Amino acid sequence: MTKAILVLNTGSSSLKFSVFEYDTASDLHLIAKGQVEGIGNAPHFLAKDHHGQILADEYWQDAASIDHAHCLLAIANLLRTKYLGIKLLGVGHRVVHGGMHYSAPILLTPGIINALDALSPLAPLHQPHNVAAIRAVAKAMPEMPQIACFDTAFHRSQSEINQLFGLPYSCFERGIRRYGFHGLSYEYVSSVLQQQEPEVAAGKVVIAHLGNGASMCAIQNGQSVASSMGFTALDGLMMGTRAGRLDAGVVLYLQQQEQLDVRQVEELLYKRSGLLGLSGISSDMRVLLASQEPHAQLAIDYFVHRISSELGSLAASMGGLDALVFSAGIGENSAIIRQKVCEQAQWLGIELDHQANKAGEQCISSMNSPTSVWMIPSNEELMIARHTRKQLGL
Ligand SMILES: Nc1ncnc2c1ncn2[C@@H]1O[C@H](COP(=O)(O)OP(=O)(O)O)[C@@H](O)[C@H]1O
Ligand SMILES: CC(=O)OP(=O)(O)O
Ligand SMILES: [Mg+2]
Repeated sequence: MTKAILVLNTGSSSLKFSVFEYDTASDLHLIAKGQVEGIGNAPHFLAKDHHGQILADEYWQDAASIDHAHCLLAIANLLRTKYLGIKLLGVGHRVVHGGMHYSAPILLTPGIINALDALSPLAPLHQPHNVAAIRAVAKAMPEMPQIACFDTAFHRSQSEINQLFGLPYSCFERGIRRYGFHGLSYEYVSSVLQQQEPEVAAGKVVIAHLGNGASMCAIQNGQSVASSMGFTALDGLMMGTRAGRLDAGVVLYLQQQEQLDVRQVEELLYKRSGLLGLSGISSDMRVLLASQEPHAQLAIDYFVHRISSELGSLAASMGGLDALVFSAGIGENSAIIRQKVCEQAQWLGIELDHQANKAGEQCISSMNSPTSVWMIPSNEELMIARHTRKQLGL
């Protein structure tokens, strides 16, 4: 009987899953993966096996009645019917916020699940869905071990200086500090670099995780030094619908002068800003790149501008830069965004190999570039599966 680990990565509007075969002799093998995208809007369930063969491809009507629990059920049914001979050993979850107390993958108990739920205000787009998926699995399979893997954990190596805000120190003690996110992605990309380019991995590296959520991380010797994201996943780069770095005075002004209530401000900052808010067109970088509208161009230019300034800041946090790595949806797929970022980073010793960049090769800097540039696809799910296997003692 095939033994497997199920990985769930629950986002605000998507639920991604992967099934990895476990066998004692080797690394984990992906046997199926898929996702429901557009939850709450236009849900689309797509799943494939490891040969790329389609297992499910359905557009669901009645979007309003389709929540994350419904999607989990559909995934469970698919696995039950297509993979009769599978024995699940455990379920690994991406949990976006671990707060002050959870800085490593952990076997979930009802008490820990409640503690993670209490962190929901710190990641309102993600944490409630992460916890809902954990509870749904616990209800359906009460005996199944579940492991939480945190986006914040990788950054706990940062110095106190890099986790501070200039607020009264008692705020820091209460947990109001910079946590950083996308840690599972950074950990995975670092592991690839370590394996394939150990000399680069030993240096001063910035990884740019440019997806719908986007952040950057300074990594030295494989350890997180500083991150563009802070207390919540709102800080740093501008994102699909999130504002990124913002003068806190703007929030006060919106509340005091424009009479927005807290919910309206939250909605504005998380869901109506970013590429979507600035362009007035879309949160999807592909749509903006294809558009002739001046505000689409403005949104792209500001996106690139924010990456450039965070790059300078992160390089400063390490006292230099040896390598820049692009990853996630935009970083992996958009040669033009990589090019624009590299053009603005010439002062950091970056010289792009345009041919290699267009071809999407792994090394995309020229032979003579003092600072090397890379494109490394992320794989948060594999990282979660590896942690889960370890936590299960396998
Ligand atoms: N070929 C492409 N060119 C530009 N952007 C792309 C391309 N393919 C995907 N993207 C962008 O990647 C983003 C989604 O990235 P992804 O890492 O999948 O996000 P998340 O996991 O946070 O939902 C979207 O903004 C999408 O437009
Ligand atoms: C933390 C975060 O922003 O995650 P995502 O990119 O999945 O939205
Ligand atoms: Mg993501």
